Amino acid sequence: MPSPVPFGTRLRAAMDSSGPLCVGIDPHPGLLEAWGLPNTAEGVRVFSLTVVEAMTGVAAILKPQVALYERFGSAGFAALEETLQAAKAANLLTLADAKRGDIGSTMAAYATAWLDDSSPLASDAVTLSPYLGYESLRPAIDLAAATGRGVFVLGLTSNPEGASVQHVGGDKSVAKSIIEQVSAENADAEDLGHVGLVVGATIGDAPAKLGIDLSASKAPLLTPGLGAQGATAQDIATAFASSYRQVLGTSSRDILKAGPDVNELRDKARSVRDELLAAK
Ligand SMILES: O=C(O)c1cc(=O)[nH]c(=O)n1[C@@H]1O[C@H](COP(=O)(O)O)[C@@H](O)[C@H]1O
Repeated sequence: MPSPVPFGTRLRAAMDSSGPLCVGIDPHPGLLEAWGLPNTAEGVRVFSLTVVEAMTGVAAILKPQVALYERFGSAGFAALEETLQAAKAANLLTLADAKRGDIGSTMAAYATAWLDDSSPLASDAVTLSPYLGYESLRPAIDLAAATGRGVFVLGLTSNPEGASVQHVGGDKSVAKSIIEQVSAENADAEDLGHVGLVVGATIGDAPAKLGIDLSASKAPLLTPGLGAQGATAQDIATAFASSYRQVLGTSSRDILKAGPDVNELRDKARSVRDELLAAK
């Protein structure tokens, strides 16, 4: 069997053709209500398929928030499976925002669920939490490499509480150690590696204060916090000055509130994408 095209190569191609935007699919109860949809698995299904239709050619990748499907049990997971298939058919990459992390033997099962060709939930990438130790993520990192998929490891998260764990250690911080391990993982990549990092758009000068060099990581950088959590494209361009080519700006509620009209959703996403492209 020929080796699959690496995730970093596929993501760069999608960013070059559609722009550096990841649209989060977060079907919160309030958004479903605003869209005139019921707060049910069927409402979540219709919501998600509308986002897929609107984002074709505008977003590089879609990020369904697994928690918002999981709350409806098996019917919610069926809606998620259909969303992932629809995105694939529309040539959109998918990043399952599941934030998995466990001891290695369990991690292998999570890796199979989200990253194996045989799984109905297989996505192009999945978010991972490294707080059981970076190496505990090994089964997912390796399966992603073998299948041409990717992982995004939480580095510096967008929420204010994140610093109480991630900044601990000063110039030898927890976040710095995670980010250095990601850098080692991507060392052989020509451009983007298959191990991405989640670094919030709201982090300001934290990387400089903690002595972290994001550009050396070759990691695709997912930057939640844009829009609803208060950060702007210009904040991202300032905080990520030397690594801006790696940035995948991501926004959920701020874009989704433009629905349910497909054209209005698309126009909103296009304007966020164009702000990201214009910010330097
Ligand atoms: O991994 C994530 O995507 C993530 C990490 C992080 O540090 N902060 C963060 O907000 N997220 C997710 O990104 C999305 C942000 O949604 P909005 O605030 O509506 O744009 C949610 O699905 C969060 O779970």
